[in-house]
Amino acid sequence: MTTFPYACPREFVTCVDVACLELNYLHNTMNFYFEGAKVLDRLDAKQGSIKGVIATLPEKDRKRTAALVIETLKYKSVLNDVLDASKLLKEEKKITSRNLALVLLHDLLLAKGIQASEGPVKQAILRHKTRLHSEFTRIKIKKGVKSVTELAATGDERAAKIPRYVRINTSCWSTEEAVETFIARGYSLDGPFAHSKGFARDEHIPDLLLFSPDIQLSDDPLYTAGKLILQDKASCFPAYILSPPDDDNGVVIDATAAPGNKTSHLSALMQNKGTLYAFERDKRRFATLQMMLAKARCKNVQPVNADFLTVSPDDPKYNSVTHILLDPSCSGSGIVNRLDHLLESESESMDDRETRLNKLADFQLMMIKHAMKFPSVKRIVYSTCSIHAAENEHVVRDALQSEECLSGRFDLASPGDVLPAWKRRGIPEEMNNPADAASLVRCSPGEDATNGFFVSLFVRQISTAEAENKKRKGAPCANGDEETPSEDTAIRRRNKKKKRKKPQALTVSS
Ligand SMILES: C[S@@+](CC[C@H](N)C(=O)[O-])C[C@H]1O[C@@H](n2cnc3c(N)ncnc32)[C@H](O)[C@@H]1O
Repeated sequence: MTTFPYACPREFVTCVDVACLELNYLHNTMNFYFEGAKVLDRLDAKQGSIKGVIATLPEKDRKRTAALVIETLKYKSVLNDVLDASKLLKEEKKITSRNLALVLLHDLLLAKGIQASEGPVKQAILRHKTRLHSEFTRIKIKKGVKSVTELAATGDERAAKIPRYVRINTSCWSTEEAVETFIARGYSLDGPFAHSKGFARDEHIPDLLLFSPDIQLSDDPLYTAGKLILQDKASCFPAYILSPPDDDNGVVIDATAAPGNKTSHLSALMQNKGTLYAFERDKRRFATLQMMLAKARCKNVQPVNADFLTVSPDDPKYNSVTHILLDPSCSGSGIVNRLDHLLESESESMDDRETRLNKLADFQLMMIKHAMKFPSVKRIVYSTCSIHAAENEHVVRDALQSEECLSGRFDLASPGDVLPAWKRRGIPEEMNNPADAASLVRCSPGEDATNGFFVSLFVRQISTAEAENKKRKGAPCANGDEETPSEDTAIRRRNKKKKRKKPQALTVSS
């Protein structure tokens, strides 16, 4: 039997939803190399990120093609040198593109040989086998490298400092049981960086464990059984801060749910009781969500394949919702990427970036304002994995200027209600009222050993009826002033005319 020659990189396993990745080895077929070359062509044409392009591949081939592409990219520089020195592309017309040559060369020189039956393309490469090997050896000697791995592109330094975070799925077992199980396997509570079997409990999130960044859990039976969820620490903040009810009558919405890590976290915090509506508008991602929820044994979740913005807050099904989690699409600029250093940096003009971020911000604000329309909602968490103030502080600032907040119905929660033990807060200069920044949570990639992240919590102050009443009483006087605006509201109204600032390059403050 042919053995599977690649280990699928951990980072890919984490980010594309992985539980559904099943190994399906395409025996002896050149198609595999054509597929790999096609992915490289799309990356060269800047049609998406590595993860994004790979996620579009058919599920059955995805894992293996991902490994081939990533390994080829790691060694692209030296493979290109060998290719140029050997003049292979000039001599062999059957090898129709540079990227096809690169993936084949990768397997010939760095793996277990070309995994395809004899055919014209394979023969075209093998005809030059001796020359290709000697060019490769010559380049290694020239570069003075002792082992092949020294030729690999180096990774994102920040990624190496981030532990492998593992959330214990308390819908299946307790964190105490998980800790005991790992200790019985020879692990010790010495911290994630002490040695390969060191681990620790997280100081902020109760059911989160920290392991060595090198630990491989994607094939672990505990992971495949849904008892462990591989989830970055910062991504555990939203559900924890939302603090959903854990009784039989609780009704909660996760408005933007797929792939579903925060949904399963909410479900676990609700002790699998009450009802959690999980909306996802994208059909393909909805299928992933369903699979993840089944795997995580979430019994209280009702997944809905619909756009949250089309859901009527007055629908009797949803009018008793008290907690809403909003983790909408964002630029993803906070994700510490273990792969994208393999691609040359993308060039986007400042104007294009500003337009893109402003579009996202408009949509994010719309989601918050829609959530605030649900009549019984008391707590709304808005989060992003972006580092840009345009999607974070500015969206919150604009939400505070909306009718829903100006009427006194909603305000930011006080800092003590938003993970008070976490030191890094919002950026005061990006808020109309700088004091509001203390209510916002930020995570800085590299500095906090997490991805870049942002969390805010809006809490209801008064009911819609009370707000209407207040509005009637505080109707504008003839001179246009209002009778009794609260001090806070006055500050916000004074600042209302402030224009949206241009997005900054990197707005993470310490
Ligand atoms: C950042 S991801 C959510 C990640 C998820 N919370 C998790 O932790 O696994 C945003 C998701 O929201 C979905 N989405 C965006 N806008 C939506 C809308 N208006 N209604 C429902 N889903 C939406 C996107 O398709 C995407 O799957």
